Amino acid sequence: MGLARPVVFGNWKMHGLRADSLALAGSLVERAVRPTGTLGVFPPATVLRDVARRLEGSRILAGAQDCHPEASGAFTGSISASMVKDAGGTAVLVGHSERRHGLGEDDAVIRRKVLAAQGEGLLVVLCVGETEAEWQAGEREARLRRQIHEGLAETVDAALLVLAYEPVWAIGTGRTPSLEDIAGTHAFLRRELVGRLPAAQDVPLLYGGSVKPGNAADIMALPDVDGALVGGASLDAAGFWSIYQAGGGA
Ligand SMILES: O=C(CO)COP(=O)(O)O
Repeated sequence: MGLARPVVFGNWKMHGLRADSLALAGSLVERAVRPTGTLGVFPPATVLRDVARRLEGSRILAGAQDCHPEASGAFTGSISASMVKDAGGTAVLVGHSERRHGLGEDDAVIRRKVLAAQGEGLLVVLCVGETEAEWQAGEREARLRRQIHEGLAETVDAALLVLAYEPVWAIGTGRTPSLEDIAGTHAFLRRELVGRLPAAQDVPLLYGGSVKPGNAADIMALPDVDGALVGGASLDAAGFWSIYQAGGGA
């Protein structure tokens, strides 16, 4: 059984002190009385435990924005998958472009992170996406294929996987690919993913990059778009909730 659709996740990035984060989480709990889809938030690690507690009893999941591939050790500033779990997280984002490009993470380390997180039973949201230069050079598919094949070992558990397509140039820019383009890319991603992991037929495919209440319905109505990974617009409970509703969630 896969995750109920729509799957709408909010990546809070480096936003939110404790009070704001708890208020945002509380506001979502009030709205999501019995959600028909799957809702989740990915707060900063410093507030993950508090947010996870605030969400207890609701069906909104809490996850971390990253984890280290090793279980423990001398890795200053990092947190392991078991620490995410210990803090109450049940999911983790892996391979976000702000880590691939901002912090130099490559597909080899991402592959190890995916396995480490699933080894702790965490749901992995693997983020993939091309840069603007790659897109313009016609290299989008080659880039996405590499990210899928190198980022996902053959032993990955499809039941603990979500794939998020986030074109780097669409993140935080207000620009999105055309609807036709998103549909075509998601069909491609589904084929590649199933080619890599035959059990991935039901893995949710999320679109991310400048998803807002105004464009969410059209994007999530596309075939093979099972939900959204939302950045900036997830910091406002009403806006995030309306994105979820636009995807058919109640
Ligand atoms: O990076 C994103 C989610 O992970 C998308 O961010 P924005 O929704 O702010 O463009």
